[in-house]
Amino acid sequence: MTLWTRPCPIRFHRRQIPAPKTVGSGGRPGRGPALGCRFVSVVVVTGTCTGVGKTVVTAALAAVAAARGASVAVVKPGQTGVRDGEPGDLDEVRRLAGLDDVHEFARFPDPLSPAAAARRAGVPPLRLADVAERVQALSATRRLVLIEGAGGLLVRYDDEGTTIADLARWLGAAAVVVARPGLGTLNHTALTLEAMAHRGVQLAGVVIGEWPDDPDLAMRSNIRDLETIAARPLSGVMPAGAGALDPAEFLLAAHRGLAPSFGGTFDAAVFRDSHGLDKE
Ligand SMILES: Nc1ncnc2c1ncn2[C@@H]1O[C@H](COP(=O)(O)OP(=O)(O)OP(=O)(O)O)[C@@H](O)[C@H]1O
Ligand SMILES: C[C@H](N)[C@H](N)CCCCCC(=O)O
Ligand SMILES: [Mg+2]
Repeated sequence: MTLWTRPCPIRFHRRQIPAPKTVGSGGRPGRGPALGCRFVSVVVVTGTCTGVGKTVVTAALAAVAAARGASVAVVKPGQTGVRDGEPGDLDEVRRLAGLDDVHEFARFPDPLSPAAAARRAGVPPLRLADVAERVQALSATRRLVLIEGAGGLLVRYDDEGTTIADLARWLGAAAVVVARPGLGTLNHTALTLEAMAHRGVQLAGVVIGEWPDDPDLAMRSNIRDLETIAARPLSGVMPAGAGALDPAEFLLAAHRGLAPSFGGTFDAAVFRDSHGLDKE
C-alpha cells in the first residue's frame, strides 16, 4: 500500500477472472476481447477533466468488445448533474453501443463532484467500497466490466477523499485515460499519469476523446508529446461527431478509433504520420 492510496474499508479480495474458453456463439476457443491481457476483466475509464469524451470512449470500448462476442457491463458509479428521469451517461452508452447491461449506483442532481453533490443534496455520499463489491459481483459473470468515473482521476466521491483511483487500485483495474487534443492537455495528462503511478494504478492507454476535422497547431504537435508522456503510442483517437452517430456507424468509428489492444484497428504510427507535425 502506498502513501497515496486509501485503504479499502471493507474486506475485499482482488480477483480477476480468466477469459472463457469460448466467447459468444461463433467465438474461437480462448479468444476474448483484445484488452492487452486475457485476464483483464475490469477497466476504469478516467479522464484529464470532465467533458473530455469519457462517455464516448466508454461506449466505443463496450461496442467493440460486445461485437467480438464478449459479455460487457458498463458501470457509472456516481452520476452527477442529472435529475431522476433525465438521461445520464449510461443512456448515451446504451444508445451508441446498443448495450443494456448498464449500472448506475448513485445519482445527484447538482453538476458537481459526487462528494459535493451528495453534500448539497443532504444525502450520504456514494461508498466506493460498496461499488467495488458490486463490480466484483458483476465481473464474475461478465468478460469485461467498464467503469466510467465522474470528471477526472482525483474527483472526490466522499468527504474522506476517496477517488476512482482508489476504486481502480482495490479492483486491480487498469485505467484508460481520455485526454483532450488541444493546448493544455500535456500538463493535464502528465498530472493524471503521475497521480496514477503514485497510486499504483496501471495505465491501459491514453485515448484522445474528440479529434476535430481541422486540428490546430497545438493538437498536431501534441500527438507526439502525449505519446512521450505516456511512454507508448496513443491507444486510440475518437473523431469529433462520433457521439452523434447511429449504432452501426458508431461501431465502425470505434473499430477505427481504438487500438488493437482494445480490439480495434487504430494504427498510432499512421495517425502520427498523417496528422502530426514531425513530417514537416
Ligand atoms: N468524439 C466525440 N464526438 C462527438 N461528441 C463528443 C465526442 N466526445 C465528446 N463529445 C461530446 O462532448 C461532451 C462531453 O463529452 P462526455 O460527456 O463524453 O464527457 P465526459 O468526459 O464523459 O464527462 P463527465 O465527467 O461528465 O462524464 C458531450 O456533450 C459529448 O456528447
Ligand atoms: C457534472 C459533470 N458533468 C461531471 N459529472 C462531474 C464533474 C466533477 C468535476 C469536479 C472538478 O474536477 O472540479
Ligand atoms: Mg461522461
